[in-house]
This record gives sequence, structure tokens and C-alpha cells, in this order.
Amino acid sequence: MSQPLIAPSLLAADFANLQRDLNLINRSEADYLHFDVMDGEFVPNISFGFPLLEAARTHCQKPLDVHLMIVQPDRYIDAFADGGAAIIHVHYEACTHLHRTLTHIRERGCQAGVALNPHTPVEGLIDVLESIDVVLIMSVNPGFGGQAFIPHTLPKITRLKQMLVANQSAALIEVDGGVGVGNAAALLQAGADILVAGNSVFRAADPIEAVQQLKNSHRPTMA
Ligand SMILES: O=C(CO)[C@H](O)[C@H](O)COP(=O)(O)O
Repeated sequence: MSQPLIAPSLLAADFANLQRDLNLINRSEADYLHFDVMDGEFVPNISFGFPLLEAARTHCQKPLDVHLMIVQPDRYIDAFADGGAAIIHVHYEACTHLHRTLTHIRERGCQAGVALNPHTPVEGLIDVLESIDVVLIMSVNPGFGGQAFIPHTLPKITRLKQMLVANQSAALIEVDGGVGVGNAAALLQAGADILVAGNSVFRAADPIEAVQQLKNSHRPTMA
């Protein structure tokens, strides 16, 4: 089990103290800043968009991991690529022409991610594996931070890992929702590479230490 990549989710930050919270992430061992875009249609919530992306790009030194929880995401891929996204995730459930969408993301110089809702089987990705850089397994129903991890997503990660290995895919597995030190080791054991953590980082007494603990969660616990 290698050290995971950690992506604190901006959704859980204190927006009244945004620069402070982004500075904490800059000083931490985080690998990405996870940026959740919700449109009130694909998910029953509205989060934030381009003005905050500009603020994140200006004040955050970590690569931006953009998760589009929106219908017809093709309309905004160029804008998020121009806005500095390193990874752009679209939802499998929101894409009619997924191969075309993923190809477009790569053409724009970003890594192509596909997010799967908890009910969506990983097997649906089999024919687009070559176009995917990251699979984002939603371990809560998307739309809100602070929800409880849905247990059946753990064997789903194992199944995805087996499918990637069997097909010689180098795609990474990212897990999002209800992730913290309590389940990080199990997620990594199942095959996760990137852990998204909102409340468990930004609402921790020491967010920098919380990121460090997630980073170290691959190590066996000493008795
Ligand atoms: O995509 C999301 C919600 O749709 C968030 O990234 C996710 O919920 C992270 O928050 P937390 O770690 O607090 O569960």
C-alpha cells in the first residue's frame, strides 16, 4: 500500500475565512484542492463556480481537482480548463457521449475523470477505460458534505481495482464522501489512490495535522 494522494474538499472550508483556509492547505501535505461544482439540477444543492475558482487559483498552490456535479457538463469543460483545473471529473450519469467528453478534457490538457454515483456499477466503464485517468467513486449521494460513508462502496472499489488491473489500465481510483482516518486504511487496502476529505480536514482542530494523518493512514497501526 503506497502513500495516498489527499484532496481536501473546499466545500467544507470556512468561506468567511477563505484565504486562511487555503493557506492551511498550502502549508499541508495535500496533493490537490478538490473543487465541487453543483448546479441544483444534477444534485439538489448549489455550491460555487467561476469566481471561487479564480480565488482558488490565485491563493491556492495545489493543483485543482474539479468535480462537476452538473447536467450537460460539456458546456463548461473549456471554462474549467481555462480556469486552471488539473483534473476535471464529469458524472457518468450526466454524459450521453462519455467518450467524446473525456477526449475533450484530455485535449484541453487536463486529466479526465469519471465520477460514479453510489448506485452506478463500475462495469459501465469497461469500454472507455483507455480514455480515463481517474475514476471518482462517490461514497455518499453527491450534493452535500458531512454525510456518512455508504459501506457498499468499499467492495465496489475492490471490483474497480480488479477491473483496472485486468485491463492494464493505469487509471487512479479516487474516493469522495465520508472519508476520514477511521476508514482511510480500508479504502487504501481496497485500491483507492486519492482520498477526498471535506469535514475531516477543514473541521478538524488542526487541518494540517488531519491531512498528515490521512497521508500516514497507509501505515500499519502500531499496537
Ligand atoms: O462531493 C462532495 C459532496 O457531493 C464532497 O466532496 C464530499 O461530500 C466531501 O465532503 P465530506 O468529506 O465532508 O463527506
